[in-house]
Amino acid sequence: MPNSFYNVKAGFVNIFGKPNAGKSTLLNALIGEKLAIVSSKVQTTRHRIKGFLTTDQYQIIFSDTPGIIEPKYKLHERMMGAVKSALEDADVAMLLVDINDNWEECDAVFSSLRLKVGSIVVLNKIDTADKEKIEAAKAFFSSKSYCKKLVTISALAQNNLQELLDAIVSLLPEGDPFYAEDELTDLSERFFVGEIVREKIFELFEEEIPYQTTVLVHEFKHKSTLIKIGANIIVQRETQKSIIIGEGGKMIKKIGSDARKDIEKFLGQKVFLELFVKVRPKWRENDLFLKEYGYS
Ligand SMILES: Nc1nc2c(ncn2[C@@H]2O[C@H](COP(=O)(O)OP(=O)(O)OP(=O)(O)O)[C@@H](O)[C@H]2O)c(=O)[nH]1
Repeated sequence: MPNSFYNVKAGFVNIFGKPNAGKSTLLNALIGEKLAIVSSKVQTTRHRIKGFLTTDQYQIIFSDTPGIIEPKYKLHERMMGAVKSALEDADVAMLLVDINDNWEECDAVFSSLRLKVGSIVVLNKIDTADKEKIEAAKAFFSSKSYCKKLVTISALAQNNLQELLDAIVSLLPEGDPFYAEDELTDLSERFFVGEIVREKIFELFEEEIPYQTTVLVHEFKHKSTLIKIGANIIVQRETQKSIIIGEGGKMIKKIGSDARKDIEKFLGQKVFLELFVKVRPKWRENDLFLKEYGYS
């Protein structure tokens, strides 16, 4: 872990917006050369980490949200549930709107999320709108309950980005940075490995199981020809443990082999992956467990 920080604020910022709202353009503009692109390969269900922005005062970890919003369809609570939980795993939600898009539709989506985390409405592409339109959009969104802050930007023309960063930092919690300044540490590799295993659980099981589960990588050893990884899948109840293991160990084998393939791709090395399932009743409500599992 870095030790040169005397700051600091650090946290996860989730970017949420319809396709084409300008998410990629914005990230590139915000992070520029300072970006440590982590991996586009890691497409985990809760966080898809896109990059870090680290200064001596803060570390922002940008990720985006799974699930495409298609406001033409009626929004199902359950579908939005996954998006909501992803957003609420973050410290700050950035709700990106193309100013030329349909504001009512965007509002319907944002409102349905009933976010509890601080959110910033970011009106993008203001280079394509006149003053009246920008003012009207500001008036429209700033009165909404999810809108803690509102910033108007042009990601393409790189306008008002400092203002946006200031708004983000003002909502970030204080805390030590999660990642080293310059490179990925073993620790973050562990983090991603855990996320990959978690992703497989999301893919293979019904809704309740993934939300009751976390993954803790307890061993990460470089051997001569491979990396030996041991991870615990933590569940809350014995019944969940049997579901994860499956008949004759079928499911846990599947999680293991799917995860191993992705981990090998991510690390670029052969991996020996050993998975265990542990029951920790109410781990989600237990501070010590949460801390141990990296949710402190
Ligand atoms: N005029 C203008 N165009 C922008 C701005 N930001 C993004 N764009 C354009 O909008 C289009 C979509 O931008 P992306 O950054 O790819 O959008 P995205 O949200 O990442 O899209 P998906 O990857 O489909 O989710 C591109 O053609 C961008 O050049 C802006 O501030 N002004």
